[in-house]
Amino acid sequence: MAYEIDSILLTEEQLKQKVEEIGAQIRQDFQDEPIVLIIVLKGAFVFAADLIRELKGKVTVDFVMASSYGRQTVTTGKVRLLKDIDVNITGKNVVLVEDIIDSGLTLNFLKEHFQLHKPKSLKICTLLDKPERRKVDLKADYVGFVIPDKFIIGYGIDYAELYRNLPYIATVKEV
Ligand SMILES: O=P(O)(O)OC[C@H]1O[C@H](OP(=O)(O)OP(=O)(O)O)[C@H](O)[C@@H]1O
Ligand code: HPA
Ligand SMILES: [Mg+2]
Repeated sequence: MAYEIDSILLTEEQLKQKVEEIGAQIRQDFQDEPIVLIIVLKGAFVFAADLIRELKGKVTVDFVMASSYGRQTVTTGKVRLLKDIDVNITGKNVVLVEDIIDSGLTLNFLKEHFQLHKPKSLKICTLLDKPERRKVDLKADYVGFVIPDKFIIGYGIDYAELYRNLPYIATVKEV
C-alpha cells in the first residue's frame, strides 16, 4: 500500500503552544522535585526535544526504544523492546514520554516493565491520544491532543520510517 500526505491536522503553532502547556503542567505537578523523563524512541524524539526545553529545574533524560508497527498502519500486536534505559529509576519521579497512544499496547508493556523498578511515581505523557483504537485499558496523565481514528505522520511520527521530519502533523491517504 502506498500513502501520501492528505491534510494537516495540527500546525507548528498549535504544537508549540501545546508543548508549552504540557511542560508547565508537569512542572506544576512536581514542583521542585527532580524528574526523570524516559523518552520512547523513535517516535517521541521530536516532541521530547521540545518538551524538555519547557521544563525548568532538575530533569534527567533516558531513552527506551520500542517498535510494533513496521511498515503497517495497524499494530502487529507484538511490542519489541529494542533498547532499555541505563539510569536507575528506583524511588524517582518518572514521566514516560510518548508521541501517540493508539492501541495502547506499547505503553501498557512499558508501564509494566518500568513498574518493576519501583519508581516513586510513574506518569505517562503523550502528545496525541487516539482513544477509539484502544485494545487495552490505558490512560495517560498528560495528553496534548485527542485525535480521530486516522493514521497520522510528522513531528517525529513515521509511516515506514518516512515523514518524521515534517514540522507539523498530517493525515495520510492511500494512493
Ligand atoms: O499504542 P500503540 O498501538 O502501541 O501505538 C503507539 C506506538 O506506535 C508508534 O511506535 P512504532 O512501533 O511505530 O515505533 P517508532 O516509535 O520507532 O516509530 C508510536 O511511536 C508509539 O510508540
Ligand atoms: O497514527 C499513527 N501513525 C504512525 N504511527 C503510529 N503508531 C501508532 N499509531 C500511529
Ligand atoms: Mg512509528
